[in-house]
Amino acid sequence: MRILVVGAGATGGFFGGRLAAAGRDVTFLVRAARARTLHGRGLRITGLGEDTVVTPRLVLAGEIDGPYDLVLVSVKATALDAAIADMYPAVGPDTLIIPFLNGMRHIDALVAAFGEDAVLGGVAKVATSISPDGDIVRLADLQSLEYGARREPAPARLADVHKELSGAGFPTGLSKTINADMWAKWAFIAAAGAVTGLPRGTVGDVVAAPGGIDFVEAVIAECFAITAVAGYPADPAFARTMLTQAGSSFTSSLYRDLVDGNSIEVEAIFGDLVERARGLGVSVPVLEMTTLTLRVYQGRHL
Ligand SMILES: NC(=O)C1=CN([C@@H]2O[C@H](COP(=O)(O)OP(=O)(O)OC[C@H]3O[C@@H](n4cnc5c(N)ncnc54)[C@H](OP(=O)(O)O)[C@@H]3O)[C@@H](O)[C@H]2O)C=CC1
Ligand SMILES: CC(C)(CO)C(=O)C(=O)O
Repeated sequence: MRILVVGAGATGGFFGGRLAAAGRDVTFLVRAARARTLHGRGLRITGLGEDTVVTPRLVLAGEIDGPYDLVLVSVKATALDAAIADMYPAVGPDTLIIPFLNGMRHIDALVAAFGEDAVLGGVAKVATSISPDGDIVRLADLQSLEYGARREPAPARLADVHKELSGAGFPTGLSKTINADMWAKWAFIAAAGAVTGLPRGTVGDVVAAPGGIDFVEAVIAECFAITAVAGYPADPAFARTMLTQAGSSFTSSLYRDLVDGNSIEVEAIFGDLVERARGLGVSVPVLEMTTLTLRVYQGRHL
């Protein structure tokens, strides 16, 4: 099965690297600067005692030689439109697409470009970042990929995709509830992003501050109220455990991007959530404030 990974960053490099190391037929669609780094150092996964290096097969936009069987989309939301244009020749009538992006809005963009049947749902559970050298660094012992049809009937070739992705060094799951899984992750990511991103601290810092726990509870209540009213009720227990632990050093990737001065996915994670809340009549004052604050940051850092 020919697999194209669009983007060889923190998530695409990690899962694509695992698949390539396990002998799958993987090609990465990259841009010129990333290609230079990967040609020079190889694709390297480090952290938590690991040091895996693979020599990746790379392709640049304009060099794609025809459709792939499976396309894994691992760019940030802000880069999605350009990536869709670049990956266009890789998608044929039988291609399936699994996106790793957080949020839900990317689904609409992919469906508009490639059609309902091509686009599966996907949830990437991993905590990785890119080091200054360009290596993929694991930050936590988290590595799993879930995917599934967003509507019935599921494409027949999904079973082959599941077989191809499984047994490559990370747990996989063929989900029958992928829309709900994606919404649940969105609620968690937004809550984690707001809890650590608005006060700019670790969970431990936030809950130690007077009013901190009340703030966390308000964020969780708003995020999970939206998913429930949208038709995908999710259990906030995990979010509560992760985001209220005294002394916890947990932060979200959004927080890490903020403190590093990087671009953030404010519209995909927060803008879209607040817009949906308004449409559904759910009051989310803390998320509104978070969105405004992060939009000001993003406006300054673009
Ligand atoms: N990091 C994490 O732990 C997790 C992230 N996610 C989600 O996954 C998504 C991807 O995030 P992440 O992997 O961290 O992001 P990264 O920024 O680390 O990686 C994205 C990669 O996409 C590349 N890229 C962008 N546009 C194109 C293009 N047109 N063609 C080829 N390559 C392109 C970038 O390359 P270049 O070097 O050229 O800019 C970059 O290497 C986000 O939505 C994020 O929220 C989900 C779970 C965990
Ligand atoms: C919470 C985590 C690490 C889970 O995948 C994540 O996706 C993020 O922080 O953006």
